[in-house]
Amino acid sequence: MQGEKVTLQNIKGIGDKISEKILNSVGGEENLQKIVENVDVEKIANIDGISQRKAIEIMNQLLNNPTYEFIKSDRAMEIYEDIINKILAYSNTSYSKNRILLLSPSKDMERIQKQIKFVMDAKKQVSQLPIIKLRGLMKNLKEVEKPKAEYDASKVILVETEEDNSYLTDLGLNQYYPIITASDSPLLQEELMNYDLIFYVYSQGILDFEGMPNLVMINIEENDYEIVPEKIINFFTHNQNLFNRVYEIQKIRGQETILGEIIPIIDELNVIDKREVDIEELVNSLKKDMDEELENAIQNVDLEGDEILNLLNKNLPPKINKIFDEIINERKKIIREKTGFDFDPYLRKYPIEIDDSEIQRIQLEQSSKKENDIFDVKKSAAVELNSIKEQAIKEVEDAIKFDYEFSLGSFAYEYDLNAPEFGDEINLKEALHLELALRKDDENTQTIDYKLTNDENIALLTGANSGGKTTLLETLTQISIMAQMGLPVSAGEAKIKLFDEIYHFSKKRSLDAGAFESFLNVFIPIVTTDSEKLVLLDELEGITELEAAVKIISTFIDMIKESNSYGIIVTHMARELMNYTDIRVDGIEAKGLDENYNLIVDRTPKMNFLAKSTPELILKRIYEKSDDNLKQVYARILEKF
Ligand SMILES: Nc1ncnc2c1ncn2[C@@H]1O[C@H](COP(=O)(O)OP(=O)(O)OP(=O)(O)O)[C@@H](O)[C@H]1O
Repeated sequence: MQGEKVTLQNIKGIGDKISEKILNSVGGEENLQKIVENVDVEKIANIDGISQRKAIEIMNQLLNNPTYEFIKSDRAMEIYEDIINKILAYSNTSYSKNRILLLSPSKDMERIQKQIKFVMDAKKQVSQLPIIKLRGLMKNLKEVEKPKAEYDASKVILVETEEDNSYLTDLGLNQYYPIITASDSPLLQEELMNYDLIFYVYSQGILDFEGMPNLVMINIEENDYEIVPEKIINFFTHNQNLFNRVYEIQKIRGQETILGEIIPIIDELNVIDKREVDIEELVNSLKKDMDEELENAIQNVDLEGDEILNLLNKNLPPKINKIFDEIINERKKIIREKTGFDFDPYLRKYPIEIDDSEIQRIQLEQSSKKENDIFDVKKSAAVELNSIKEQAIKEVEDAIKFDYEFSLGSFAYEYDLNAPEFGDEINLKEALHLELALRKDDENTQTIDYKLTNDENIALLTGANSGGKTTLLETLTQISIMAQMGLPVSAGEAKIKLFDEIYHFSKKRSLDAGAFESFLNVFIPIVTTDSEKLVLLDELEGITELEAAVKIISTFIDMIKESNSYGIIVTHMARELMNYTDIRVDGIEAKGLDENYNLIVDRTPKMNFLAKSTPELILKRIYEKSDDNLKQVYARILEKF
């Protein structure tokens, strides 16, 4: 389905006006190509004046998908859209939303069976997963984002030639730091002093940086992410939440994942700044006890005459020097351990003084070393991250794609759907309307068995008001549409016949004023073509006076009987119809009201059984629940039954 080339011809197929509108809105053919590759129905539906249904139709055309006009009436279309919406409620990503929107019925057995297997496998998989937790992680999962480069003007990249400069610029590294070419700049030294840090990206290594502040040397032959590690590190920190989520998802799904490696690498980056010791403070704090130690040690020294003479010439006698050495060396050792630098900041005086220029020299050295350390950590992080980048992006894509499976699997699992079989009859066991399927365990919910065969391909459905006739009819439509969409269905067992067309007419929709003529215009052509149809009629007698309705519908019944089509007609005029045609009559019978005035009813129709409408039961129920005034009226009505 993906990767199809969009041709103007495809677009033209949907009409000049609309194709022009679409091309204008999306900004040309190339963008449209992308939209089609991503099956992005939502994008097309967002265009002003294009409905979702139209967008789906357009997308199917653009994809060269065979369009199959299975659904032939408004009510059937509503039921189809209701199915789609129920599945969409389980979708977490635009990707799966778009794919669900394109689920459509077909008569292609191979395609149907393949899709049913896919959904049943997904259902099984979902049944073993912590659904709620996974749904939380999957919600609004989006693809990785490319962060904008963050420009840091406090640091600079220094190169030797104009050529090197344009090479790095082509790599996009000028988006991170200013780049200066040494040969271009007569006042180079001065200019460089403006920056905290110089990345000297060398090709010859000819520049001298004596007396320069912080410098990091990088070979220009390194990869771009080794020269500016931020390039790849920022990508990972920017998408870190996403990667963390996908990592959790992968673990829950039992998938191999490399995403666990990201966190320790990023953590390592977060601690590098905090390692530094304040040299000046350390040197000062160590000095505190030195004077006292010196005093105590020197008090115990006996000096000879020539030693005292030397002292007068400001030369310390070896005995005293030794004391200084001991005391200072002890501190130098501590400093070396704490900072990694070997130096002597103490002047041999009493009280001991600190050599500020030495401190400054070391501080510079320390800062440069720190920058180099940070750079090394970043660089090795970048190398590691680069080696997993492709896989990390792929894992995110996989998780997004998994949502299609996850949505369909969750839908099938929560509605407890089962794979149908296909054959030459309709035979449902333990079927349930989707609206009732989530309340399966409710004591009032009853599953239904029902059957139509080659020999009895049409039946009347009669029976109690509120007995469940409309519900059964809609259940059949749902199951039929879902099976042809390649979905498992809401029934314990289901045998389904594949039809070319499905019609569902309901009183609720077809009964507007003046509907009779327009109804005939839709209804009668049904029997003029050879295609195999499933026709479901819900109490259509109201369209005109009773006798005329009986004549129309009985003629219709005879024609269906002679065809390969199937039909069910819910009616309260079965007795009248039976005078005109020979047809199986099924009935849902209400036996009475229980103590709470609920209908006692077996919702599975009895075959060959003309059930009464028993409106008196509903009247009795309302009578019992009404206040006194209304009660009197209902009592008078009931007397007449
Ligand atoms: N199998 C079932 N289990 C539980 N409740 C059901 C079942 N079938 C129908 N009902 C409930 O019974 C009520 C009446 O259903 P429905 O409208 O299908 O009856 P009907 O026979 O078409 O009624 P009427 O002849 O008055 O139009 C609805 O509230 C519906 O939810």
